[in-house]
Amino acid sequence: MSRPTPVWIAPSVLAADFTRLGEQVREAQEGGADLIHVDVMDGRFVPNISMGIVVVEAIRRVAQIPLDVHLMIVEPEKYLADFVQAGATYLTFHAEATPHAHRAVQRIRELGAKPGLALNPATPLSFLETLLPDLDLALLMTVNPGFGGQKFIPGSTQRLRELRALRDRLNPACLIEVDGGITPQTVTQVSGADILVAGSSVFNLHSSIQENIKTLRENYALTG
Ligand SMILES: O=C(CO)[C@@H](O)[C@H](O)COP(=O)(O)O
Repeated sequence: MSRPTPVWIAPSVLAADFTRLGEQVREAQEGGADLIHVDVMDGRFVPNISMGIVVVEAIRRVAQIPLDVHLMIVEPEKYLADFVQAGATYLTFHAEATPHAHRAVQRIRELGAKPGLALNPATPLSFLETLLPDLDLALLMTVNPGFGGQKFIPGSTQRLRELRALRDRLNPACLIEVDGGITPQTVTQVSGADILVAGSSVFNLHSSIQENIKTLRENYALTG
């Protein structure tokens, strides 16, 4: 697998207008999105409840681009088959959410999806080390998970640098995704990420979704 050039943009529908979800997904897709990012929250792993399997299924019906499903739930292993069946292309769970991360990664692959592992801002990168060779995606949280519209944590830039070095050594094909507080301003601080997840800065600004995606891409390109 080759890494995306230019960077992939994954609009997070958590910030979309839910009364027009289908339209907003189509608009993101036509506006240049590469993936649709879907945040699943259970009110236990994170202090918020968002959407689940039926919403992923509904998005799948309108999206022609891959779905990037981010599980922020405890015991993710219980629901892997449901989310793959609902249409997840990339299926990512949190390292902090299960003692059986290796088994869950294997299971996602057996089910025919691409496994991703996410790390909270306080979790050492070494958690990823043993599993990196088996992953398609490593998700570095750049805010504490649970809510859209938070501020980018500045220490994330150094963590990203270290994660890149680890990825280059252990599995150069694994994509690195950054998620949380990614705006036209902070995007300059995540140089080297392969996928940018952005909610508020794609769906909530005054300009169109297409213009917002374009601005993120252009500003990211300035990072070299
Ligand atoms: O996983 C999460 C939050 O837990 C993110 O995907 C947010 O949805 C990103 O939103 P913004 O910070 O871009 O508004």
